[in-house]
Amino acid sequence: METPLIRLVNVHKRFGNKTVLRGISLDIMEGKTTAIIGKSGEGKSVLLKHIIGLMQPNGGEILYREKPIKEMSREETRVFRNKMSYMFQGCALFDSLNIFENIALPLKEGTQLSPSEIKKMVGERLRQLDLEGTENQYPSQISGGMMKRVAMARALVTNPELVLFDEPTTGLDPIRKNAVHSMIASYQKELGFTALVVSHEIPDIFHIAQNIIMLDEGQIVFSGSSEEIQTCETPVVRQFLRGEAGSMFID
Ligand SMILES: Nc1ncnc2c1ncn2[C@@H]1O[C@H](COP(=O)(O)OP(=O)(O)OP(=O)(O)O)[C@@H](O)[C@H]1O
Repeated sequence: METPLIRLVNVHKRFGNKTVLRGISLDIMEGKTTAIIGKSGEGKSVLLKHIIGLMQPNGGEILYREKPIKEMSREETRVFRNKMSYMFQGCALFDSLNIFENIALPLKEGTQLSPSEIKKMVGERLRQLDLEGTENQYPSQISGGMMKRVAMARALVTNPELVLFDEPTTGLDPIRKNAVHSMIASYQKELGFTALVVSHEIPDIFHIAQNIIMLDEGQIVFSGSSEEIQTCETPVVRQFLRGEAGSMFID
């Protein structure tokens, strides 16, 4: 049987009196794109932050290739973190760094590569994402769509095993949204990473994700394929899909 890359087992998270995750168990399968959907404030970003290691659960555990991450040595944690990258909402580019420097940052900070090796790897991503010629520009000088591509180049420059995308299309027009989805799908295929995408783009996200997980009130109310969710009869799922996608998707 296939082993999941990441497994969450009965994960609970509270902030003060507020419980945000109530026993989340899920498997993230290698080489696939998994989408996490659900209403605002249901804990999707909190879930991503647990996988990255920015947050610790109050109960349950998170495993990487069946090894609990809380049992990892400092060196194992470092290696694990270097296999992951993320693209946050709003890109989070550094305004004081030019495009080349923004993309090179994870290589400079997380590896011992020489400047010439870094230049080669950044150059490859610049070419793949159609950003050649922008190296010396600053984030304030490029368009929103380009910024997303720079953020994507930065997320992919380390050849990560797992890439987490937190609402990667927020604030984009429909054409650029499609472009970002196509980029995720085509690079996922080409580079073979595992993708985890938090998204409100219903139904578009169903075209690029093989697995869908829906959170509601801190619990998983749906886990299955993008085909299965479209015929799911669970009322909370149908209501959500109808609300997000309107008449163009359901009924
Ligand atoms: N560091 C924190 N301290 C206290 N509460 C937090 C913290 N981080 C998140 N929360 C709370 O956890 C809940 C879930 O937040 P989260 O950002 O995961 O929602 P989300 O599902 O990603 O929403 P959206 O779709 O709007 O991005 C919210 O009520 C939020 O206020």
